[in-house]
Amino acid sequence: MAKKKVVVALGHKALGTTLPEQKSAVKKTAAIIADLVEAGAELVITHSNAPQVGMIHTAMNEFGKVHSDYTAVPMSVCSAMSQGYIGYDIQNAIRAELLRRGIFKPVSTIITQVTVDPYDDAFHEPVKVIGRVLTEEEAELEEQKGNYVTKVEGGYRRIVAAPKPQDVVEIDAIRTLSDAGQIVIACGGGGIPVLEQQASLNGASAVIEKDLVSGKLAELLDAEELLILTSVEKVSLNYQSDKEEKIEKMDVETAKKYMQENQFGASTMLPKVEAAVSFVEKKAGRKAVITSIDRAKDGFLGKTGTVIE
Ligand SMILES: Nc1ncnc2c1ncn2[C@@H]1O[C@H](COP(=O)(O)OP(=O)(O)O)[C@@H](O)[C@H]1O
Ligand SMILES: NC(=O)OP(=O)(O)O
Repeated sequence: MAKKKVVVALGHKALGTTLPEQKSAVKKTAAIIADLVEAGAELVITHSNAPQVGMIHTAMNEFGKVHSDYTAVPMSVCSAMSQGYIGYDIQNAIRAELLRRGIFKPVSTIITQVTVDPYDDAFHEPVKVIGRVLTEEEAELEEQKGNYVTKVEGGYRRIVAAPKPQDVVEIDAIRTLSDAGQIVIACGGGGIPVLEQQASLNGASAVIEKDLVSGKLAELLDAEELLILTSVEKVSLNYQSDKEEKIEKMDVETAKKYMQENQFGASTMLPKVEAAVSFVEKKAGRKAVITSIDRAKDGFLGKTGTVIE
């Protein structure tokens, strides 16, 4: 069977939010990942973290108020924590599922840092929603602490800066493991955003879009495919209107035109299409597919999803 290097981006549906939800969601996800492995995909996996990183940040910093010997925990450290515990659950679930199917393939998580530009305009305009939905009173308390919030359906959510990913610091380790035929989970939650200052990498107070880093990672690994697994089977035009139309396929020019027409949700579908375009336009023959996690194997086999080529 021909092997194909694929970067798979897992969205919220693949993970759930709370720990019990995550335990059960990743079991299902692991079966989907194992199907892809059996279908010939050499996988590097990225994943979401927005609800989790918000939860960790709140928990760590509220705890600090109760116990004076606990110090404040910055967002970059919370990103690292989210990579650790989400990766831990995903890697163990995949390992168990592969063993059940008689497949012996190492799976590991790499704590990954991603450089960002200190002058990125995103630092002046936080847009990335994190954490859970807050009541008005909770939102006011967050603002009093110096945090930013935005109105969302059902209440408010915290927002932080989402600078563009520039480079993946641990790329050589990821490539080495992947080239050796191992499954790698990397750049979780968009990667830990870091500023390169002389010899040091200093954590930035931000959360990177995981879809954008997935495109960057696929590019750096020279993958053949970027498979973005979300909650809809296909990307739509005129989404949720009576003129809604599912897109089967788009070339780069068409995708760019739709982006200009604001066809895609700014912090939901747009980064997925942007990542797909940026990955495929850099080299002929590359393919990106956006589909639902439930249809992952069919998406990989070209039977469904929105294809960007
Ligand atoms: N044009 C569009 N076509 C399809 N879905 C869209 C579109 N615009 C916005 N969306 C929304 O994008 C969501 C997927 O984004 P998001 O929930 O952020 O993904 P994930 O967590 O899976 O990465 C879909 O569930 C859908 O509600
Ligand atoms: N970091 C990130 O993009 O997470 P979500 O996919 O959960 O928004």
